[in-house]
Amino acid sequence: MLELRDVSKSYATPQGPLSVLRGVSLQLAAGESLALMGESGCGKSTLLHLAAGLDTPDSGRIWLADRALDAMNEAQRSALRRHRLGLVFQAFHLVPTLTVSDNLRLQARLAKQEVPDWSVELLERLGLAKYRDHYPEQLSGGQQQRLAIGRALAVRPNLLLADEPTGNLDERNADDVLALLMELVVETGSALLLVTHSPRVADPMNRCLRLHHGRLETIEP
Ligand SMILES: Nc1ncnc2c1ncn2[C@@H]1O[C@H](COP(=O)(O)OP(=O)(O)OP(=O)(O)O)[C@@H](O)[C@H]1O
Repeated sequence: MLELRDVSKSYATPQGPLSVLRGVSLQLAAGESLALMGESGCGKSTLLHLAAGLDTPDSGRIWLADRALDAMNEAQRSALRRHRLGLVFQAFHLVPTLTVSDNLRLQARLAKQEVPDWSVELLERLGLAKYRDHYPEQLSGGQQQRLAIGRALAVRPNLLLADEPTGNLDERNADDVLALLMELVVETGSALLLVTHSPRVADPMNRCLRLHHGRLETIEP
């Protein structure tokens, strides 16, 4: 579903190039879940952005749903993201002028992949059915996070990329949201690459990797 082969990435900084990823290789199969850990600033978000085709590596190649990202133009990458990918970032990126229900359906509508029954079921499962006509600012942080997850899963993506999806929530809410996320990921058959600092969040994943000095290390359970 996702493959990174010998991927390197550095950023230009006033102090000179900052090497963040140094020959990273990674394979994620359909339906597999993977936690990506590592200390702050080690390059986890960089890896996620590269995997989504939102940024390009300096060297190495990336395949998403069997398509080489470097062989596509920006419009093709964007279409691939819309149809195949669910993205959940720390900032929820909800559209303030759309209702809960319309936010949830947004990506699916753009991708012309809307399954109305699934959208309704998702709203129920996320505990947001009674807020369907509310606006994001009327929701709590936990509810907004659920909505962001729902929007990403409404297209039934092949791959869900999640950057600290429970980072803004208290422990109880985080546990609830994570349990729901795992349940929905298993149900939709989506692969999951999840960035987290929390061993508790990483625990239910199939595999766990740590990014350290630009390279990936396996963390044994
Ligand atoms: N556009 C950029 N230009 C220059 N440096 C950058 C850029 N984006 C990220 N960096 C630097 O690259 C390194 C990796 O950043 P990244 O956001 O990938 O880390 P992270 O592991 O996700 O961190 P955190 O856990 O704190 O979110 C950091 O030192 C950061 O300052």
